[in-house]
Amino acid sequence: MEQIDVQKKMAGKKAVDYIKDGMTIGLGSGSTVYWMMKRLGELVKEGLDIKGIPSSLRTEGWAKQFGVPLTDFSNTQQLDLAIDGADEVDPQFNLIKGGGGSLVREKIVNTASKKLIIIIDESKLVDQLGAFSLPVEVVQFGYEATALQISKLGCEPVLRMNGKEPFVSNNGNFILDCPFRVINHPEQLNDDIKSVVGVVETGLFLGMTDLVIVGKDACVEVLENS
Ligand SMILES: O=C(CO)[C@H](O)[C@H](O)COP(=O)(O)O
Repeated sequence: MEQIDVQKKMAGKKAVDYIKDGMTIGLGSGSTVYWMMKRLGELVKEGLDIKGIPSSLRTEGWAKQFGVPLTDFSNTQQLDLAIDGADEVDPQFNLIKGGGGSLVREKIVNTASKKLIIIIDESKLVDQLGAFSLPVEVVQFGYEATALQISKLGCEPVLRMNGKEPFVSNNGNFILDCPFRVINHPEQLNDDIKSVVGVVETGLFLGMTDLVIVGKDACVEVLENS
């Protein structure tokens, strides 16, 4: 296993320490979340009584594979805890997410949760957001015009592809990857992008993270947002 995967596994497995009997859990997306799901499945088999709401079809598949019971928003609108990955985390605990294309469902799930824990390998810690191209989910119709409007905010959006076809999110939308390179004012940028017609959601997750678990080579570091 590569070192980065060891770090993801360490962070993912540590996160389940925060899950308690009776909780409803937001289940994030991505390869780090995979390890959390695997460990959670083991604990459920040992008797842990929880339910989860997945933020992607892929995570839903892992839940079924590992025996993690699921529920949905028709049964509960507030979650006790959400555990999710990230593509960048800055010192203020602001995030870029959406590398896997699940940002809309992730933002709905994470916003509905009382607490959000982010699990990452240490490469995700950055001084400033923006080196990772910001994913923006847009409706398919007129996406070229939407991209032009976003470009006026200081980047050249790139339509995410899946082989020769555009990547389509679990919500049936396209993703524009927006290389801003340096994001100096994340709140302002988020507001500006969201005001563009055709934009569904941005991958900026601001002011919602309570705890970050960083997988390192031989340990995990837990960073608390005080
Ligand atoms: O936002 C996400 C998916 O939309 C993921 O959480 C993010 O891309 C991190 O993924 P990984 O744990 O595989 O590095």
